[in-house]
Amino acid sequence: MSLLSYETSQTMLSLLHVNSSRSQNVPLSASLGRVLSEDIIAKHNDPEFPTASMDGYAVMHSDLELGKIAVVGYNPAGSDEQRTIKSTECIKTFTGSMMPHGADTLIQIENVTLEDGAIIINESVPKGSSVRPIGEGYRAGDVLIQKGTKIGFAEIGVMAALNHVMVKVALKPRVAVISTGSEILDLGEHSDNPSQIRSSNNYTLAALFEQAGAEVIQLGTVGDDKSLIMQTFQDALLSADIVVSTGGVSVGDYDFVKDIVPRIGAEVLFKGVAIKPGKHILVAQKEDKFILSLPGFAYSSTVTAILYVLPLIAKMLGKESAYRMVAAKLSEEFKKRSRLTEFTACNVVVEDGEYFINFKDKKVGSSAILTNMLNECALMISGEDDGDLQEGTFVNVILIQNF
Ligand SMILES: Nc1nc2c(c(=O)[nH]1)N[C@H]1C(S)=C(S)[C@@H](COP(=O)(O)OP(=O)(O)OC[C@H]3O[C@@H](n4cnc5c(N)ncnc54)[C@H](O)[C@@H]3O)O[C@H]1N2
Ligand code: MOO
Repeated sequence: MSLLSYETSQTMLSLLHVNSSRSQNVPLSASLGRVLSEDIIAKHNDPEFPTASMDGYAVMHSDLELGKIAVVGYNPAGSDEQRTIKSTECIKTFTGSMMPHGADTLIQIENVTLEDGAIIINESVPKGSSVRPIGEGYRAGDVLIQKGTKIGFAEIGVMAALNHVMVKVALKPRVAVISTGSEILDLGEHSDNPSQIRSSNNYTLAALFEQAGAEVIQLGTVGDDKSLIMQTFQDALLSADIVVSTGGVSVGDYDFVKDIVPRIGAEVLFKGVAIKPGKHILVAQKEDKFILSLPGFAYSSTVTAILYVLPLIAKMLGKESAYRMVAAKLSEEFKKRSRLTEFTACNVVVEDGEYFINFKDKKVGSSAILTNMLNECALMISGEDDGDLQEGTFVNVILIQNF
């Protein structure tokens, strides 16, 4: 089996034409976790007028040295104060109120004593104190949130402040997930044979894809039955943009998936990449839909889903990248196990802004060990040409806690 290099496979993936222009309008309150399809641009300054940021008295700063200033009005938040204060006058003004015309400073209540309709200045404040200047937060025309951003709580708040009742977001790519294998049991299914194992792949992948912004079509488990697998793939292609299967891509007598994919009219773009785990991965295309058949092992299918499915989802959503990759320093020696590009589960620690990785409590073994991905896990990449790596070596690491 001739294997494509990891780099070539990623280049091929990045060159695939993917429809990234499908969008819909949703209410702001339903937009959490969706991906913006438009830039969010400030339509006004924040604030639009100088605004008090404390409760106190709006004054001309030069009057503070007088020691006593007459209170000529009352300006609660939300009122449209029209008066212009003159020297020797102040207006009681509250947090969030527009500053009255003529005033340049707010002296807070704690700094004065009220006496016979005037304030006595006990402690002065600098000019401009407790006044939010025009455009303190942003200026009209500023791009506040970029297209392709995943919407979180801060984005929701900023868009609410801009009165975005509806938000234009990318349509969620539809990803069908199928687990194949006669030995696997779906959740809750009765086990009558000790060789059966519980299917985790379809649940891991569904969660991963949902976290990445996709709508998942969960198709459960299918036994090693050629016609059933074929029918399931064909049905999945009717509604999904991406069909992801696990199992059945290796060289065993019951590994049917790799033979079925070309038979349903899909073009195999590549099969076999020099990576560990995941070397049997198959990527195919049928018209504008994609099929990714991943190896059955739990760790292999999860890693290959991150490396090959997430970039397609990200592209369909109009996101710039699928995941964050950072340079990190090895806190301990790393033993390279193969001549392939390896993706090794590691712990990531941030110290003084620098990333460090170690392998504490990570088990070395087959590609079945999904528990290695628990906790603050990241994926360390060691290249085809790398040998053992010494402590202190810089390596690339894919951060996988948040997609
Ligand atoms: N003679 C060779 N044997 C194998 C090779 C090889 O090159 N020559 N490659 C090995 C590698 S590497 C991998 S990876 C696996 C890939 O095999 P398949 O993709 O065909 O997967 P299966 O054989 O169906 O399953 C492998 C393993 O994973 C378990 N599994 C399957 N589905 C699930 C699921 N939904 N949830 C959890 N675990 C699952 C399955 O029980 C097997 O233990 O092939 C090696 N063999
Ligand atoms: O290539 Mo397999 O995915 O190592 O276990």
